[in-house]
Amino acid sequence: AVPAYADAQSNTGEAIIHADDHPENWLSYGRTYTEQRFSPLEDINRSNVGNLKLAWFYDLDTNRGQEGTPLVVDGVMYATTNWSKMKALDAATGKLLWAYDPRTPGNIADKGCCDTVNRGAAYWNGKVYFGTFDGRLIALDAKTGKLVWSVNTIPKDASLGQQRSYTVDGAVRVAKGRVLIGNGGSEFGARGFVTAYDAETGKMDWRFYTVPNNKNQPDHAASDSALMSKAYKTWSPTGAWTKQGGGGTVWDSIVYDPEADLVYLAVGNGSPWNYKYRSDGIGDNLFLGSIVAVKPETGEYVWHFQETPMDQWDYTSVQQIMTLDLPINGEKRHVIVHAPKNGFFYILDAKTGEFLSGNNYVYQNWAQGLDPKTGRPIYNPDALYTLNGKEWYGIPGDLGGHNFAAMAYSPKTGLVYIPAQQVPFLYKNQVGGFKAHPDSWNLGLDMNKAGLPDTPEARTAFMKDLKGWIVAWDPKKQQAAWVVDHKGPWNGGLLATGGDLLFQGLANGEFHAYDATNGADLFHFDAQSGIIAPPITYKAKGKQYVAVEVGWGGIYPFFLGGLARTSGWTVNHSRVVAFSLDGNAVLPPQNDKGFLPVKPPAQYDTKVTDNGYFQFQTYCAACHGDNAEGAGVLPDLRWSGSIRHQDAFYNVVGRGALTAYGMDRFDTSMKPDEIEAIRQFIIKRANETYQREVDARKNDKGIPENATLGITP
Ligand SMILES: O=C(O)c1cc(C(=O)O)c2c(n1)C(=O)C(=O)c1cc(C(=O)O)[nH]c1-2
Ligand SMILES: [Ca+2]
Repeated sequence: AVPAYADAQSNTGEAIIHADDHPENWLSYGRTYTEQRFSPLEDINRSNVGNLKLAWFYDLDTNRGQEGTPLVVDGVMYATTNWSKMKALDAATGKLLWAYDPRTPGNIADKGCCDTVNRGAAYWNGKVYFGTFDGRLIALDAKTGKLVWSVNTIPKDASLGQQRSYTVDGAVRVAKGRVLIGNGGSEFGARGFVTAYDAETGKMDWRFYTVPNNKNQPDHAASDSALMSKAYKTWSPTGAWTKQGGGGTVWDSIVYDPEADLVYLAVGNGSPWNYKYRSDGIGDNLFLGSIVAVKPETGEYVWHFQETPMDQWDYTSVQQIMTLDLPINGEKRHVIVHAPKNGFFYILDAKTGEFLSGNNYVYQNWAQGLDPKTGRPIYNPDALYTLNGKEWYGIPGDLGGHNFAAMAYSPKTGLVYIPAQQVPFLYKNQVGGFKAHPDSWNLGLDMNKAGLPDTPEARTAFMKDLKGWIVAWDPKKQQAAWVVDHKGPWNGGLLATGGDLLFQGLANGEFHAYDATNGADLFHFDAQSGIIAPPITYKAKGKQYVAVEVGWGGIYPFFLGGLARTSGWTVNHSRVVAFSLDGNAVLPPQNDKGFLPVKPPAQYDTKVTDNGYFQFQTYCAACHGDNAEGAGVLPDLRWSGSIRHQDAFYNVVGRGALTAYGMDRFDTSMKPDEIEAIRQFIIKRANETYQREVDARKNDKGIPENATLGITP
């Protein structure tokens, strides 16, 4: 019999392949299967973009990070938001058509590293598909929003009791009638895998694990033979990976390439990060930090290319996989271009994975370069901190030279536009060997060192190293053509258009249009809240719109806390905004000043504050900010009423009074006196920083507009 998807492929699949025949739609995550994020629409162009106006806005009901790429199909926008919610909007007016809330439980927030974000949906044959933070894959009827099917994508045996943690926030993709979905969790303990489900029925089709089975046994999965014949021997048989899972989560990019007829899996970092503890300092640890190509129908392995062997820096290769046709040595080649966290720009042959060339697209200090034949990094020995036992101030750090924010390519300029950044990280081995904590990050690193001391010297030095910019990269020359500097890191993804424009939202809440040929700034709009999502463009009722999700969040403000204010202060007000040339909508004024400093209790117990700091950095900092300074998304605990009473604090942190809002309970991982030590530490930090936070607000706006908080002028 003809499988159901054969027909569907001739509808949606062909439509995605021939997206330029109907440029009014934005049918899949990267618009086309090439993930170039280039739209041929040109009604909005360099000559008129200065007149761009807000056409409509739609307020979201989740004030956390928004990372979604909305889809647009025949005048309907499908936007996924934080907490894995789906909104179907009239793309011309922003009017809500239907909404779907999968009711992701609040206590799951701390099972993932980086905010309860969602990067987007897939569309196929009248249905929309998206993943939920608690691991479900959901199919809805695109017209009505009614549930068609839902499956749990995390099998019980994957989590080994409490040892491992899985969450889903990446955009799902569809190819040849199969929905492809990965997951995250390598900061905790996870063994990465990708699963394909039948788009019509939700029946599981194939699964590919990205790192070996800890006993080198078959998983009865598509990955069995590649893992047993190629990957297992690149791991020590006794490292901590055998319990923690090894990592390799595919949490962002999964791309179908119709030209090569392959699916590329973009594989993440090691779990735990510490290579010495993870794999006894032995082997390359395949397929960590790799692109793996598999067959769409079966998941069968075809080729792999490893960008970061022996990963110990959280150098995921999950970043966006883009395919291009490039002339190389006078010959047209179908290639993958890739700018992973490790700071190098790779060009690979898409059909074979052959390394063609590579060069660093940001400053980096961990490698002397790439071997020109094999593409293997030539390590700086100092960077191998797990082997040499020394501290390592790594650039890029764990957030990478480029993270999830999408890049774009314009076939008109021949440039790849990368939202680049510099966020260093101090790597240091966990003292006394690997010790896993339940309900927390398990990196094998010294969490006391993962943060910054609150001294003007340390903050000033670190602040100088925080950078964010667009690099317009010429892939033919493997070098930068030009750059646009921003105030700091963690800006939104990019969109390139036929109007020779480049659109990007910034961490400081500004939405910009640049000239795609030279980076000249042609338009900006104050969206009032940090933007980290990538824009899209489409036509509705014959008119071109540019739209983007607004909402500050993700791991940078969560973990960096106070220092994430480098780009300026914004209060999270999450929305979808859409622009057109004749728009006349106006945002209401932003009156919210965020969490205001409240004079803290004067007394605290200095005997326990050191332990409080350690517990805070281990369990709390990843969401509430390094050294207990918030960055405007989640409550700034220094000013929280609950720190005033031991019981009130224990009710929240120990007993879970706020689980519905995303604050898990920690009485299974910490003892009451450890939780009390955290409270004492937060009171200490509130006292240390109260006056400078008050002083920083002594301005017209009453917001901490001075990004130099706590640093020497
Ligand atoms: O190793 C993983 O499993 C994993 C998962 C995720 C995620 O699911 O969002 C991120 C990361 N790692 C990561 O390293 C990272 O920098 C990151 C940033 C973000 C974000 O959305 O802000 N997620 C993730
Ligand atoms: Ca990671």
